[in-house]
Amino acid sequence: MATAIKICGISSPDALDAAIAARADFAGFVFFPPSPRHIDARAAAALAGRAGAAIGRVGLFVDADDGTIAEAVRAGRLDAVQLHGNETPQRVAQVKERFRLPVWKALPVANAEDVASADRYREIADLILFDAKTPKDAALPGGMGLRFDWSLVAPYRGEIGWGLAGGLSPANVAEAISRTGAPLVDTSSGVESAAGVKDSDKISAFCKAVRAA
Ligand SMILES: O=C(O)c1ccccc1N[C@@H]1O[C@H](COP(=O)(O)O)[C@@H](O)[C@H]1O
Repeated sequence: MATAIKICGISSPDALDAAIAARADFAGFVFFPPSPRHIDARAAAALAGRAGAAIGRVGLFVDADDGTIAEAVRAGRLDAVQLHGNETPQRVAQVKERFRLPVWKALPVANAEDVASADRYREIADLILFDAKTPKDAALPGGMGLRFDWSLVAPYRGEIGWGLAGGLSPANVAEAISRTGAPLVDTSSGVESAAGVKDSDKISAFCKAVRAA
């Protein structure tokens, strides 16, 4: 089966057009003010209108309240919600129930126990996104171009769909797929020319590398 592709942190029409042209499956919209990729509801609405049905839209949140998620879901016409903070299984279940959308739970990975913790979200989350654990004092809990030891997820046989994130780039994504068998790959900083500035050529190269893998 083809590996699904998510390009996260889309904040401009050019980046959105590049992701669509490269036939990415999902565009990620970041609703987390400390991120250089953060967009507000107005920008999300404009991007959603431009995207139409050409690409799926995933909203990224970090320990957000219902009001923040509700506004983004409406404005960005989101197809899925990605929870990238410390959301418990109970909070994931609440978000799923309230918004009736697929929920992707990001889990920070530094060791085998972190991967095993995906089991806590069984029958709750729709997809587990394994991402690198950022340092305690990091400005963001993701989107920092950090990768983790991919051999940790290679044995993952969970019942939930899953994806791989963290430091993926056009140069390493083929190896990441061949070493992990990830059904979905997600990148943000690996397809940028500067923090928060997407590079259309890198988006295109990333999607080509995934399809060639
Ligand atoms: O992209 C961000 O700014 C961001 C902010 C807060 C949490 C997660 C964020 N991004 C997600 O992090 C992973 C890995 O990103 P990268 O490829 O290493 O830059 C990815 O899922 C992004 O969606």
